Amino acid sequence: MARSFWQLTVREGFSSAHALRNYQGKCENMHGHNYLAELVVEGDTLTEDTELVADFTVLKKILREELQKLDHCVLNETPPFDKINPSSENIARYLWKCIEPRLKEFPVRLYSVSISEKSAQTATYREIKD
Ligand SMILES: Nc1nc2c(c(=O)[nH]1)N=C([C@H](O)[C@H](O)COP(=O)(O)OP(=O)(O)OP(=O)(O)O)CN2
Ligand SMILES: [Zn+2]
Repeated sequence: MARSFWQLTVREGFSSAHALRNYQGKCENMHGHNYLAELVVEGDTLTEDTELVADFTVLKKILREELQKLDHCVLNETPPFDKINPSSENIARYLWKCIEPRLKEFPVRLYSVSISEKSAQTATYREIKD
């Protein structure tokens, strides 16, 4: 039987400086990006009253609160990126780890977290539960 569900996507920007360690090329120098973070959640039930899977406003608030910790920061000096490289891959995984526990009170599962340095390049992180 087919499974039916909704996917909700919220997006929020943030601006940070970073330098990629151990990278041979211009990205080893400090530079900045106007990043776009994208959160995708899935849910298969609608609330009785508002008929929403989850409120976009609430999802955006969670995303925004986590991004505030990175916004207008030098990522290389901001934990955990003082220890791990501030690549889009690592930023996406970091945000997943921050956001997934915060979604436990909502009837949704986290599907993906993506980070775009610009529209041409995006890293997406997912965890697939067995
Ligand atoms: N897989 C990844 N690759 C790269 C990442 C990353 O996070 N994950 N990051 C970078 C740098 O952040 C770099 O700033 C990106 O470079 P960009 O501005 O895109 O410059 P390019 O020369 O690659 O592209 P242009 O569009 O020609 O300027 C690098 N790679
Ligand atoms: Zn960069």
